[in-house]
Amino acid sequence: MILLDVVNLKTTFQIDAGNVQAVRGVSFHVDEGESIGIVGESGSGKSVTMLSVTRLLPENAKVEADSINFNGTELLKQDDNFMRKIQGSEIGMIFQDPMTSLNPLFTIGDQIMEPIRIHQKLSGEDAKKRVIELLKLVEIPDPESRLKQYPHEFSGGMRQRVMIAIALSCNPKLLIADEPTTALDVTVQAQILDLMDELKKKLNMSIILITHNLGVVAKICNRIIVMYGGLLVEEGTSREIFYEPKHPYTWGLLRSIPKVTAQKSKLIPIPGSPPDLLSPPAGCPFAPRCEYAMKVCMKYPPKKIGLSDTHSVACWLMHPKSPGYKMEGLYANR
Ligand SMILES: Nc1ncnc2c1ncn2[C@@H]1O[C@H](COP(=O)(O)OP(=O)(O)OP(=O)(O)O)[C@@H](O)[C@H]1O
Repeated sequence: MILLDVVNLKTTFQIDAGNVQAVRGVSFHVDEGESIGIVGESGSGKSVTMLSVTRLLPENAKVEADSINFNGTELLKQDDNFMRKIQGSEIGMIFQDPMTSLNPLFTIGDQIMEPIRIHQKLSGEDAKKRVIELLKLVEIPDPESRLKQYPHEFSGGMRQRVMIAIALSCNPKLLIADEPTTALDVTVQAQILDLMDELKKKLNMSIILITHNLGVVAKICNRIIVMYGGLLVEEGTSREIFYEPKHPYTWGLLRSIPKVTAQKSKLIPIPGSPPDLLSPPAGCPFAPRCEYAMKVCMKYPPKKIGLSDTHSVACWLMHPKSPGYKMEGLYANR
């Protein structure tokens, strides 16, 4: 069963210099109980895609789509009140920096209790019981005394566990996690990903994990969407993306997975810089950085080519009339 179905999403931002075409016709779906990863460098449109779905963008944003269907409801037809109701109830969200999302002046318990009071109408002892249950769910030891503490008394990893508890407080069907482990060190990153993987199985919810690091999605995602320049350039099961990647940009991302020994997970950049989304190139947005680019790549945008039921790529190299390419090494499988 499909939980979220997004068809032809286009998001632009009006700024003084013109229109930033942040998302340029993106379609994807998420099944119930499935976890997908949205991967790409900074500025590729990952966050804006999901903020468009949840309607959490600033006033200068314009969102168009053929359909954004969530759990059988067409979200494009819903008003802001409806959207506020599902944000934090049916759709839970966690972001990169738990310190800025938590209020330093309130205890952890109060902050977890707030959405429970608003959305589930629980109060007093029942709400407190639910907070303790949630802290246990995210494996925070000694929850009875921890709920009286303030955010600064928690480590980075523990704060992210609190954010997950808040996101899960109303039993969401979908959890959107935007770079949830980027601010954490490698060991804590792995613990948070393990926790998310366990919770996904336990609660049978869907997860959308947004990250610049393909290594992070490997752990918990069944399917991966690769974005570049506001477009979806490749999509496939994790197996297809890791073992049979077809887009030169995906190869670049795979090569730049940070080593496990690194202290902080930083992307080793692919040479060149992303396109200017105020005036995106006419052809493939990756062509100027692509060592396999042909003339056609500069002129015309590549169409999506299906390679299996689950795998598709938008790259001229995969066109039946393409001369193909010779590649040595890890991804030389064509
Ligand atoms: N409020 C805004 N006004 C103008 N442009 C914006 C705004 N928010 C985002 N953008 C632009 O939209 C594009 C896509 O941004 P987005 O945040 O989705 O990228 P991302 O892939 O999630 O990268 P990051 O990991 O850095 O957030 C970028 O070019 C960004 O500059």
